[in-house]
Amino acid sequence: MSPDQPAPAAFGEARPAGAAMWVPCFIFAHLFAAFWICRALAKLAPERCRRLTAALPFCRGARSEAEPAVRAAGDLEAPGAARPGAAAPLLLEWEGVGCAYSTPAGIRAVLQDVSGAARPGEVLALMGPSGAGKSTLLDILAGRKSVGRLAGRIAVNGAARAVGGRGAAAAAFTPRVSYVPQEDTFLPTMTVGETCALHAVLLLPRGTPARVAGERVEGVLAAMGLLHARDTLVGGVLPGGLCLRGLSGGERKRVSVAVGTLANPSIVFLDEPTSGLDSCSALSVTEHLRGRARASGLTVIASIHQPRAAVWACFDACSILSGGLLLFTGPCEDVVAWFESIGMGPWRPDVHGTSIDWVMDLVNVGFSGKQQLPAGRSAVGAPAKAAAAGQAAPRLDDRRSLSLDSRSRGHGGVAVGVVRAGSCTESSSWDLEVCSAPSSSEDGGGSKGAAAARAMAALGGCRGGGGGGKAQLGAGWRATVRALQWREFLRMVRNPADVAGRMLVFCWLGVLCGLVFWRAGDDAFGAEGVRNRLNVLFIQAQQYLLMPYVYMSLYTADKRHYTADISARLYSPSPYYAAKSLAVLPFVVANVLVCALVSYGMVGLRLTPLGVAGNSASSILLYLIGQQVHSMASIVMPNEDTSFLVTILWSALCMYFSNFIIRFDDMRMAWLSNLRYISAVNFAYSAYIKAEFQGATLSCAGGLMGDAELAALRGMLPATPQLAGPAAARVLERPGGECMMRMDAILGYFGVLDTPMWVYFAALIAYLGVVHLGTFLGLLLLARKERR
Ligand SMILES: Nc1ncnc2c1ncn2[C@@H]1O[C@H](COP(=O)(O)OP(=O)(O)OP(=O)(O)O)[C@@H](O)[C@H]1O
Repeated sequence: MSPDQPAPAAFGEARPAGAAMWVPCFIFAHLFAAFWICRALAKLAPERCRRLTAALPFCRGARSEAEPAVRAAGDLEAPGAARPGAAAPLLLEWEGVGCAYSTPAGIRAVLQDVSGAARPGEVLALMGPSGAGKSTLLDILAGRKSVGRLAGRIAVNGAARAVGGRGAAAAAFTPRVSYVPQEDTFLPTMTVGETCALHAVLLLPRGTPARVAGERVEGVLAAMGLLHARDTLVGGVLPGGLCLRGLSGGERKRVSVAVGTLANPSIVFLDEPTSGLDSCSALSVTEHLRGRARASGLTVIASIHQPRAAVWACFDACSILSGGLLLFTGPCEDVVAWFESIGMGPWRPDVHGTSIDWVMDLVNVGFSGKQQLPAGRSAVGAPAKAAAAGQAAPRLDDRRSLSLDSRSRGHGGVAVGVVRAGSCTESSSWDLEVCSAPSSSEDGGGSKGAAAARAMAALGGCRGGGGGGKAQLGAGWRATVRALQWREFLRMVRNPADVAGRMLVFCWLGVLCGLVFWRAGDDAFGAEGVRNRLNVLFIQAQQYLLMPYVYMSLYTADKRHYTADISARLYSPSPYYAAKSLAVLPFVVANVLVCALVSYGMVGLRLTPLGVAGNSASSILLYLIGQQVHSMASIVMPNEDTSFLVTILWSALCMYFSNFIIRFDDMRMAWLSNLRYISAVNFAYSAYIKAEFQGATLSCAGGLMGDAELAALRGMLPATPQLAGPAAARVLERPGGECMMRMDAILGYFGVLDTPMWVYFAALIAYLGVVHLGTFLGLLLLARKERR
């Protein structure tokens, strides 16, 4: 531009110096980040925080953080609310239970013809070498197994329950039991007290007063010797890789058991509750379980590897498995005699160690019942395939074998009634009978509601209701949403990289963009300024499209938590989804607004309410879409790698069909332009340029190009008559004092002039809705498919 050119007129409407609005946004972002870093430090490293920031009022100690979680339990308080009472005893029996998987090599049976029983007040051990099928059996008994081909019969207090854990009887059974997985999925950023308080909200009968819930939490923590750790963070590795110091392995396991027994279940299933524990912790856990069993009639079923003598003494009965076959089931004191009776003995304590060490050594080295059965005993009870493979289950003698028959008999104070076979059909491809989908027949016919009522009656009412109470289990929908929102909130704010780091990253991306395109909105830049404004808007769109990639590991971690919680029936998908979406929304809006406004102000884009609002709203919607697509991909796809593949493909399509790289009119293959409808960037970019250019004018009195640019253009397009003559020079260099260029021409060029702005917002909102729907359906599918 020549120095003698007049100063450019204002671009469109007024462009006051208020474009410096990026400064307060910048300051806000840093104060926001500092605040949350201090909050996180106050919890993660209270001592250090106290020393460093004693003067700051918001940097309180660790204790204060626990209060809201306890208050969440207060939401349950209601007049006449049910108090969690003693659990009604449950007798669980199973017969002929089997499980097989389809593998590339064919059908593989991992559990065959297993029978047994667990009585109220009894502690039962499921034992066997690795891969014996202990966890599989535990899952089937707990009603969590939905994958694989399942067979057999299960009875709860004499009433049949589907093996696959579906149907009315199973639905009534599930709330009465709890399952403690081998590996917990507690949030590292929550304290022990908060973790228990959250589970109390989710598990205790609806309407349980806060005081009672609090007492229950205190009770289980005291029972597990964890009162001292109430305000300690659970700890562990955060999704970003940050390692948070917290509980020891043993304490963590004890928290699992505390949570598992919190709601006073009738049966508690534990998958290897002692693995990873030192011998003292292992003993205290098993002693606690035995104490609970004796005191309240709790049935305990635990898979366990090789317990030491003191731990072994806590068990009343055991089932020993090997290669999916049952070797023994019965009282612990009979196990040695039985193995000796089949010629495996004698057991010599001085040589073999404890009785259970001897038995497990026998089993671990590859027990082959068929070869070692004494003469006169035959191997029965195992399918022909297993027998042919050289494995066989020895016959259980009459005393030990389970009799699920029509004779009612007293059994641990609970009447054992009739067991019906359920809806089983012969499988042509497998030699175990395979149970079909649940039907009312399993509950004796009749309507679903009646079946549920019968099932509940057989189970003696609700968990914690003392049998026959009418309290509904778990929190209501809204209370669940609030509790889960609180968990999400803690997850974010106690991870400085998550909340403060994100804010800073967004802010500095805005600054970077602003520095690169500094004052590009000034009219002084003429046509070049227009081009830069188009560029900055496109870059902005790409940025919001790509930013969610950094959170893929977070989405994958969320999926793991969700799968575990859904398996434990802690909540249903809808409150989880609502809580998750609502909890992150304020932070997302704040982050995107900071980024958008900082770059907006620094670049000097159009400073009108409509321009700012249009740009900000499009940015927020586009980011939410990008984030949701990533979340959906992580839920729907089997692993992180495939999630990346899908989202990269989506991002590429969004960019190519953004209407920026190539105009749809210019496409040689016109049909391809239909892909514009899957490009969220296309909608956002259209909204951006409309907000920036619609109705605006640009003064061209000083010329639209500098001499150098015009010369370059002439060089590139030598034969272009429009650039050759003095007229061109007049238009492009000295167009005249009154020259005003209407920016609507740009909208016309991109083909968005005639479409109202609201259409693009509606398209973005509809897009977001569709992706949300897809994510929710994915969560529903996940809840059905994976129960382990
Ligand atoms: N989805 C599956 N598909 C195919 N095989 C499976 C599947 N799930 C489990 N298995 C196999 O079933 C067998 C029993 O597994 P399970 O986890 O029940 O053993 P376990 O006795 O609990 O072992 P560990 O003590 O090591 O946990 C194993 O050989 C395992 O590989």
